[in-house]
Amino acid sequence: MKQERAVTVLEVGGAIVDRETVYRQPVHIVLEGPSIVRLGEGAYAAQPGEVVVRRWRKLDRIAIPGLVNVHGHAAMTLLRGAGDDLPLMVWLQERIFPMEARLTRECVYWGTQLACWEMLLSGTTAYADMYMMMDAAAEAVAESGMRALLSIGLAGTDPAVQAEKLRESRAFVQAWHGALDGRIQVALGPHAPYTCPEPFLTQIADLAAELGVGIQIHLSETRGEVDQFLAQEGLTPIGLAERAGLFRVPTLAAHCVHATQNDIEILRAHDVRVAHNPQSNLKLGSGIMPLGQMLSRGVTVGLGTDGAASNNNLDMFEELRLAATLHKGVNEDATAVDAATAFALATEWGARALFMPEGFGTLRPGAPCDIVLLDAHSPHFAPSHDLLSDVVYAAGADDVRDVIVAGEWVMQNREPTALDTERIRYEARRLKDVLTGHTSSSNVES
Ligand SMILES: N[C@@H](CCSC[C@H]1O[C@@H](n2cnc3c(=O)[nH]cnc32)[C@H](O)[C@@H]1O)C(=O)O
Ligand SMILES: [Zn+2]
Repeated sequence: MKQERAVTVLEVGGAIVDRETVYRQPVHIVLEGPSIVRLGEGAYAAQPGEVVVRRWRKLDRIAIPGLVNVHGHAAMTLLRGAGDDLPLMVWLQERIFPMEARLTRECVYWGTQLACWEMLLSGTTAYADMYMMMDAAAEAVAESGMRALLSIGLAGTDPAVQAEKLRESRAFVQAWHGALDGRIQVALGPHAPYTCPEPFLTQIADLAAELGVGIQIHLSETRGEVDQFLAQEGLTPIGLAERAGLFRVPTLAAHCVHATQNDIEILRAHDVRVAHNPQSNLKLGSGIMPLGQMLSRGVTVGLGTDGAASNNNLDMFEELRLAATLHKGVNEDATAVDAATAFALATEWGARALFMPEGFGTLRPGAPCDIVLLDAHSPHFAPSHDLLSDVVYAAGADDVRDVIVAGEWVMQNREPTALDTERIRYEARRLKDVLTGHTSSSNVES
């Protein structure tokens, strides 16, 4: 007897498959296990050998691929608003690091769950995270149902500290890399060249090569950082990372705001992926990354929010729209970063930046079933001349209704299915006192 294949059918009122393929009329998406096997116009018609075991009829929804946030520090949600209106180095050294010194495992767990809740509400299905006590972060994201690329942030000048961090990173890779059917990936996370001396960077690259994992790092975020390395080493931070051998392994470099022409060539030659974080770069006064030059030279770029303490939210719709408009303004060119490019940055190219296989970040056959459903009855889609334009230039997180990851509903009607949101809110308020070092009897919150 011929083997029958159990499939799930999702019918929606419209869909954006990728930056080139858009349906403004009802489509059916056929899922088998965690993946999309087929997508087509109109209602589903039975195929030989297929047995429909579940049918989700959602004609009041528009399907888009889940958004991919390629750079951040999830648990920094607990530090949101704790140090605004300061440049990067003052912000980090005088405000953030002292509070992070009081961080506990509990802070990372609940801060990460808070981040997951916020990211689901704004249609994100996968994100990158570099932080501390990452086993707690991994447990938190595992429960949420989302995908993540996780790294222990590595910094330090003392060789004993460095050795301990490498040992921890090795154990973290062994425990979590590829866990939960690949939902959790691990990379090594040297924080930046200004916190990791060059020999440490080389050791990190050696370990990543040995373990077969990638690297994420902050590079050339501010002009001051670049000037410091040029003065001390005669090289830019990107040039130094290359000399340290970092780019022998797949690398995701955050910011690259002050990348030179030669730096862009280095990034391209080693297929270094770049995380563009326009809102964080604006808020910290770091500058504006040369996105047009990166893309025209063929560098893979994705979009990120960075941590909630320098953004101050994790809304990828804001980042998407900012990427689409900012570069038009600074270049006085309305054709810069068109809607399709911005959409790819937030989806397909972001997935590539996170080292995911081809097809991730789209709704094409073979892609994982990571789908965000938007409210088709939102004013942003009435009328609709161009659905891709509506999503990039008009829609927002408020239009997000449901989120599916690997074929599982992780948010339904704006309620995460696996997160206890009331508890998250309670713990976040409680843990603020741990981080600030105060006990706040007078802190009235409701
Ligand atoms: N500081 C840690 C390791 C780094 S975890 C990642 C770090 O990146 C910090 N961070 C957040 N946003 C940025 C940014 O925009 N640039 C540089 N560092 C950042 C964040 O506060 C956190 O300390 C240690 O002592 O081992
Ligand atoms: Zn960062």
